[in-house]
Amino acid sequence: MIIAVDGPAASGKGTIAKALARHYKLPHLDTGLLYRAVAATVHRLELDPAREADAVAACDFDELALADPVLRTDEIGQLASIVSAHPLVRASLLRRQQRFAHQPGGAVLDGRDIGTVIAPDANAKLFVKATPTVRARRRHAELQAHGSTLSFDKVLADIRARDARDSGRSAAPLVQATDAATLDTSFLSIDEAVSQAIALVEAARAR
Ligand SMILES: Nc1ncnc2c1ncn2[C@@H]1O[C@H](COP(=O)(O)OP(=O)(O)O)[C@@H](O)[C@H]1O
Ligand SMILES: Nc1ccn([C@@H]2O[C@H](COP(=O)(O)OP(=O)(O)O)[C@@H](O)[C@H]2O)c(=O)n1
Repeated sequence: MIIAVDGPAASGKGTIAKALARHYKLPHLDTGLLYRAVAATVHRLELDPAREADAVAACDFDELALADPVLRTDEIGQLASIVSAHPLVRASLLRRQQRFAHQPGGAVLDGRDIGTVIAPDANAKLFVKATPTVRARRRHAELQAHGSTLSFDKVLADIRARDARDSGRSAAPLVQATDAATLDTSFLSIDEAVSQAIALVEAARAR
């Protein structure tokens, strides 16, 4: 079974995707990490994230880079949404994600374009959302726990900027697949969100 979980920054999609992977005993891929690794490589090599050729050169990142905590920073998140808009960057990461999705037994993937581009054939598709303020509150708390001193207002502004870039780009924009179920986590605890996600997957499987 392939489960596609898409949604904007800090909507809770990663938390839900991990919990679904545990529940259904499936492997999980956080596809945002791939774009974050490209961004971190661009940053380290002092390349220009807005230049497609520079960003493509950074797609050949070291696998070990995926475990680097720097990938989780706000700055790398912003850079990730710049490099991810280049069609050739997306093309370079496409096959790896499609192979992961279509491995025997299935998989859970979370990102922006899983249900629309990576695995349009997914057995269950969730589109996870929450209000920008709720998402910024969650991300701010998460960043603070990792030692960041960024203000709430800056985190909210960055989330809005990333939403606009991710939804406005022409290559695989963040858009809900027509056959994806919506899960608004704004007023749900993590446990409630996970229970509802499992119920939505069961409903999709039964169709
Ligand atoms: N329903 C929820 N209620 C409260 N906090 C949540 C909820 N879902 C996720 N979180 C917290 O919000 C932060 C961002 O969640 P995450 O799943 O990483 O979002 P995303 O993958 O969409 O960026 C994490 O610290 C996570 O623990
Ligand atoms: N499938 C994906 C996943 C991430 N991304 C890009 O990578 C950035 C970082 O993604 P992420 O999932 O790690 O970000 P969060 O939602 O965790 O904040 C996003 O803002 C998108 O620009 C994408 O374009 N397609």
